Amino acid sequence: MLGLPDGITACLFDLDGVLTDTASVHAAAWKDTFDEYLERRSQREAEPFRPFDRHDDYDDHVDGKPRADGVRDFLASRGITLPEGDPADPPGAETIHGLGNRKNERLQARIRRDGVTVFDGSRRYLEAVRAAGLRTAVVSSSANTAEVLQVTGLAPLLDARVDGVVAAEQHLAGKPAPDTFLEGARRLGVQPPAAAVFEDALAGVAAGRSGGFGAVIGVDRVGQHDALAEHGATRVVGDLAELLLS
Ligand SMILES: O=P(O)(O)OC[C@H]1O[C@@H](O)[C@H](O)[C@@H](O)[C@@H]1O
Repeated sequence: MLGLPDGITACLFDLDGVLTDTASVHAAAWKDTFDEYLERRSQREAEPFRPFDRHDDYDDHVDGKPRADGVRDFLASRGITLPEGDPADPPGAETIHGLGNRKNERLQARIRRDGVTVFDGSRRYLEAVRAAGLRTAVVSSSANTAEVLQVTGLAPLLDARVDGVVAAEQHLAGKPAPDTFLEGARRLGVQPPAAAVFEDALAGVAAGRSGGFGAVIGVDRVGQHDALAEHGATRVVGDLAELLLS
């Protein structure tokens, strides 16, 4: 009934793009931030301006990773290295954290302006999983997870939360390292083979594979079925509701 292998007793859900329709909101905030920076830089260096691609650049370098890693990895793909700076850098400062803070300002403005949509199939799946007695956790790189869970009312459906704030406090390596998912399983009191990971990001399914989890469900909402399977998904669905049919 839940579309999972026998022996799974816990589910570890990514947030953005899996439970909530916020992957596109992150991608839009990243695009605004990177394009503003790349345009300024191209004028200064007299180089052509090549905008951030909210599909390819986002999926390959940013999606699913902690904020600063996304800035660093995307800029590296363009041959750009910036100083790390400090988490308290002003938004827009020409540092990794400065650009990350600018993106966060934009993301929060969008969330507060437009609200957050929960995928109906995800809410139904979460409810079914809990009714079947499985434990649930959210495992997200986002430091905005608590706010999103609160505004959507999803918090009571999750037994544990490992997010960008927890990862920073506990010095956990970000996805594609498996450490945040392993911490999620630990908090639910299960071993990785008894837990299923649900992810829409390439970095996220890779984390699920390297952590030795019992299932890695790739959620494909943007046409990257094959890439999710290549990076570690054991099954790919378009929506979690599909799992309720099998
Ligand atoms: O900037 P935040 O809210 O801490 O989020 C970090 C990352 O969190 C992930 O969940 C998103 O897929 C990424 O797009 C995002 O960059």
